[in-house]
Amino acid sequence: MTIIQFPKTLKWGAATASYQIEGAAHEGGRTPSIWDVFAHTPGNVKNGDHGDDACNSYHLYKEDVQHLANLGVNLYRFSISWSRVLPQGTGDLNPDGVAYYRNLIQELLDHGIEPMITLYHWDLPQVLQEEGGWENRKTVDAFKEYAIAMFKEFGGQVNKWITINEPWCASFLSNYLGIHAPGKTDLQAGVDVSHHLLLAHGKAVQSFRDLVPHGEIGYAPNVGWLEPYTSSEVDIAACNRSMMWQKEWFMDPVFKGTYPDELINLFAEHNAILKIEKGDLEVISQRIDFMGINYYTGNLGRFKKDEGLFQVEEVPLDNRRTDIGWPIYADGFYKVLTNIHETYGDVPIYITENGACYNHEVDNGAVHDQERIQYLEQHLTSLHRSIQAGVPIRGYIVWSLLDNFEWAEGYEKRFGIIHVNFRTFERTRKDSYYWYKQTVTNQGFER
Ligand SMILES: CCOCCOc1ccc(-c2cn(C[C@@H]3NC[C@@H](O)[C@H]3O)nn2)cc1
Repeated sequence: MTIIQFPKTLKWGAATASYQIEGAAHEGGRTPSIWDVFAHTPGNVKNGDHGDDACNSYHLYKEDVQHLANLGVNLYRFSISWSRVLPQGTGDLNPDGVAYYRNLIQELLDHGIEPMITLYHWDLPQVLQEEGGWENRKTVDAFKEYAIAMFKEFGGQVNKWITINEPWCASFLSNYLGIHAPGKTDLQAGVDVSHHLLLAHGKAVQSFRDLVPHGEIGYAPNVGWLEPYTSSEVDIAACNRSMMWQKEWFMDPVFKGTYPDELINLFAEHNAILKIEKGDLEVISQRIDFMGINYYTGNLGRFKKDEGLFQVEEVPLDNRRTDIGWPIYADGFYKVLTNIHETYGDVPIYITENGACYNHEVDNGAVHDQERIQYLEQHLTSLHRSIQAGVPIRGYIVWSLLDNFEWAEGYEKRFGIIHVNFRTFERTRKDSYYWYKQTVTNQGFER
């Protein structure tokens, strides 16, 4: 038996996001977000699923907090629905929307759980999309107004804040690949949105310093790992180029105050021009207190001429995949974390998402998801290895507390350590919930 023992200081948490769990889409003054529109547009989401009811957490948040308290975690990472608190995107706050989050925060604090708020987890108010959305630089100012309002409302009770979740998904997956809302397939739009998201991040950090002086703020890029298929220069370059899209494109501006020239030029070759205004990069590279890292999967990659934007093709490592089809590559977790540490130095890191999709159903009041336990064991072992290698990991937050609306995949794809019946909203703790509880209690596990 091998014992994986984490430092006593490591924090443990679970994560969710507003559009994926709240439901009550038309209650309490909330107005539609781009995900309401995208999900209700036929063909965009599997099985025609949408977030109108989701996990009904808007009404069941006290039960969700009970599950968190029983789990023994220090942190609960959740996001605020921008269009629930600011139905017009800017201007007057919606008191019912603010009250919902104030009650949730108080419930967490009453149970000794620290809230970690994500300001933007993809659900842009539709009223702002109708003014151009993130392609319109004015949305940066709207986000700053929203962030300031939230800092003023909750900064006294909440210390840990994340500005933007997975900016690669919110820009390129959503505006170039067309897979997420608003579903555009325009590389220039993706480049514009990626810059405006980072600018919005920087403006929020600037405001945060005055309004929540003792708080901690960061953002949460998502990264994968592509291991070169051979040690040839072309394979190595192809993998680095592809990873640059999620890594350097979103980390160099924040930590170096520059965008990677290789991608600026590659986008320009495809007629997508990075448009920066004077002072933008100074705003974007404001000091942050931590970086969230979201990691799920990786693969082998090799150069393939004319294959997509980066001339790289993935070569299956082996046949082990989760139920969403993503390869299982725990070593990639270690590789990407040590690579980030070597490149960007000792910025503290919270793993703000890591988890697996397995679509088990309830069997006699239980959910036997041994595959998810194995995935967590493998990835926490890689995390432990990263900590031993000197990577400054502050916490691990599992995605997700609950099965929920997995974006274009709908409700079929289950990432929760708690099963949700989307007809009755009944929650059932999975075997992985009990395994995670034991791991949190022991600050480690045996395997
Ligand atoms: C290059 C072509 O690619 C085609 C599909 O491309 C992707 C990539 C990444 C994702 C993706 C989904 N998630 C999980 C969420 N993270 C935030 C939280 O809300 C979870 O629900 N992370 N990444 C989906 C699709």
